[in-house]
Amino acid sequence: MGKNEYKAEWEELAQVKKELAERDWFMGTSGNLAIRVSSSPASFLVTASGKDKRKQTDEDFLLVDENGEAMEETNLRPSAETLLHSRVFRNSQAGCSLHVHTVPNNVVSELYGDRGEITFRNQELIKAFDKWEEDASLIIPIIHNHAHIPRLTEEFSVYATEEKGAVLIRNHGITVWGRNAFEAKKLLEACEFLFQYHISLLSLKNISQTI
Ligand SMILES: CSCCC(=O)C(=O)COP(=O)(O)O
Ligand SMILES: [Zn+2]
Repeated sequence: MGKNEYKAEWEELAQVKKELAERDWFMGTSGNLAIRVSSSPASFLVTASGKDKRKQTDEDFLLVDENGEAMEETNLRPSAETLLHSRVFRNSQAGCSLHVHTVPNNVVSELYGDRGEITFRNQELIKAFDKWEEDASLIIPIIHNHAHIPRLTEEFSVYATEEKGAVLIRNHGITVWGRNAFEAKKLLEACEFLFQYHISLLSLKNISQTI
């Protein structure tokens, strides 16, 4: 497959990468992004490993197959966490999968890590996940940060069954996916809003208890 055949997907992912970089969500070369190019068998573009994702270059992404193996001759290495994206594309119809490390997502993952999940309710932004009922809740699972990526992928894949979703990896980051790039970015932004709000509220409550 030539570069021209996935130009549209490349440009779409490059735009998402640029916008997430503007939010400063790629600290210390962290984070990786993927967008589907084909279905059955799945292939997708994924960020090259170890790069500063705030920079935009012609070598930002490479095409990989559903096992995360490069499909073209390249010196680039696929993201170390490619298998997670691969599982999203194999298990569901999702079109885009995004992974970022932020201070709020790490703090929430540590605060609720022992419970294995965090629940949000009475929050307008859970509607981003199609939670429209007044008493609806959004549960985001939190998994252990296994250093062994196949093991991490196994634990992660239990939750990667629907075409959209989010999983926190404890003291590591979050992976969010959706039907397309627009939806995946929307869901990621909604999660980060909920995390920031939650931490701010907890901090203010703690301060107000001391005065
Ligand atoms: C310095 S970040 C550690 C690796 C990681 O968690 C990450 O998200 C970036 O890894 P990649 O191989 O995709 O660059
Ligand atoms: Zn990571």
